[in-house]
Order: sequence, then structure tokens, then C-alpha cells
Amino acid sequence: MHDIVVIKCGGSIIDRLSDQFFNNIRQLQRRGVKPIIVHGGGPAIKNMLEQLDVPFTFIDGLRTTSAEAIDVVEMVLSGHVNNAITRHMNAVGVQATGLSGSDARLITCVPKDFQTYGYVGDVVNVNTDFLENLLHQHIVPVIAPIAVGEDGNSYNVNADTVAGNIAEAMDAGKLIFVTDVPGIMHDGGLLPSATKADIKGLIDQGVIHGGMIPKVKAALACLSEDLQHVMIADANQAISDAGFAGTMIRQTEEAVVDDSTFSNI
Ligand SMILES: Nc1ncnc2c1ncn2[C@@H]1O[C@H](COP(=O)(O)OP(=O)(O)O)[C@@H](O)[C@H]1O
Ligand SMILES: CC(=O)N[C@@H](CCC(=O)OP(=O)(O)O)C(=O)O
Repeated sequence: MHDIVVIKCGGSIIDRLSDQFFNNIRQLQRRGVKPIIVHGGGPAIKNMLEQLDVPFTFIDGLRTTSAEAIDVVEMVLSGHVNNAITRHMNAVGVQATGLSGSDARLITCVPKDFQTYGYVGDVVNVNTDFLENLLHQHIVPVIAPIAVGEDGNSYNVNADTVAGNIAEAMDAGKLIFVTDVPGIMHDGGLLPSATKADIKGLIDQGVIHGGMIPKVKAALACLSEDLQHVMIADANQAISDAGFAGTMIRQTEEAVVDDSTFSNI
């Protein structure tokens, strides 16, 4: 649905989200937009795993997640981060409900490669009916990136990937990754827009690296006729009365940059 906006809040910024950010979500809702929030929590997971002496590594940007680690990941994401965001939403008058993939089998998955990654999942389905019902009741879903496997276990999924999966499944009109930088930075400045070809070049040159890679990959994977632009932006500047600021990722150079879709909502 074109009126759905998926907003992915990165773990890098969650502790520093401004009241304005939450008020902007409320404003979006008042203008008839249906926001869905997906959040990360990488730094908080890292801290808790270290405190509890649970080992992990990263392979291709994904956290290897043992049986012990998935309990900690779920505790941090669903128990702490998800609750904090949902609480803040409700405090500013947005009716929001906290969820993970286990609720109503919202996100189901298969193991990515159990031998290599442990409890890390590849999403196979999103319960879109359930989300649509919530949106219909003007409830904002706040979703932790935990999926449930056919074995009934919880699996860890990269939050950027989950945001892309949900945007695609819900036919969202917009996907915004809000993070701790103004967008894709290059030569000391903000890149206002980037195509698939630009991004490939920037990854090859090492300009786009680390945590920015899963974001651009998720963005490129879900661009379509329906979802023509994906934004990457600073969380506290991304959404304003003037529209959306940041880097706009689009399919091709030729694509018309119809900013009206951004500034009207
Ligand atoms: N070209 C780039 N422009 C901006 N940030 C970049 C770039 N390449 C890598 N990054 C890194 O990506 C980070 C954002 O990713 P990450 O820390 O995973 O955020 P989040 O937790 O919000 O998902 C930035 O803080 C920055 O360090
Ligand atoms: C499999 C995997 O790597 N999962 C991520 C989930 C959280 C996340 O993606 O958080 P950010 O958005 O803050 O990076 C993790 O364990 O860190």
C-alpha cells in the first residue's frame, strides 16, 4: 500500500532519538501515512554479550549466533530496545505496539547456514494480514528483527534486511533507514542520490563500508515499480514538515525524481 512507510531505526542512534523524531511519526500518522517501525540494536547486543561473556564473531556483516547468544539477542531486542521505543511512541500519543517475529508468526525464516552462523535466519514470510489489521486500527507496529523458524526457535536477522523484507511484503510506498549519519557520505559531503551503479562503484572504492553495506544492499533488493526510492538519513533530521532529507537510492539514472511523493506526506 502506497501510504505505508517503513522506518528502520538503527541501533547506532536508538539511544539518541529526539522527542522530535517521535513527534514526527505522530505527524505522519495524522497526515494519513501508516508508519511501520523496524529497529536494530547491534551496540546494545554487543554490550550485553560481552557482559555475559558470550562469544560471537561477524561473518559478512552478520553476527554468528549460538544457542546461548540468541537468548541474549532476544532479551536485548525484544525485552529492552523494543520496549523502550514502543514506550516512547505511546508517551507522545502514538498508539504503538511492540512485536517480534514470534508474535502471530509475524516473520518466519529458515536457518541461513546453521553450521556457519548458528541461529541466523533468512526470512521466508511476513504475516501481512496481521500488520494490515494493526495499521487499519491506526496502531503503529514496532518490530524487533527476530524471526521464528519451522523448528519453533527464534532466529536473529539483520534489521536492515528485515526492514527491506517488510517493505516489500507490505508493498510499502517508502522505506527509510534512519541512522547516525546524514546519509551516504562521499568526499566529505552528503550524496543526495545514488543509483545501483553508483553504489556498486562506491562499495568497490571502499567509500561505502561496514554498517552501510547491509543498508544499501537491502535498499537495492527491494526497489521496484511500487517502491521507487529508498532513503538513508540521520534519524533526527530524516522526517520534517518539509519532507525527507538524506540520500535517495533509486533504480536508474533515468528514474524521475518525483519529490512530491516525499514532501506530500
Ligand atoms: N559512505 C558512508 N557514508 C556514511 N556512513 C558510512 C559510509 N560507509 C560506512 N559508513 C558507516 O555506516 C554507519 C552506519 O551503519 P551502522 O553503524 O550499522 O548503523 P545502524 O546501527 O544505524 O544500522 C555509519 O555510522 C558509518 O560509520
Ligand atoms: C544477524 C545479525 O547480525 N543481526 C543483528 C540484529 C540487530 C541489528 O541489525 O542491529 P543494527 O541495525 O543496529 O545493526 C545483530 O545481531 O546485531
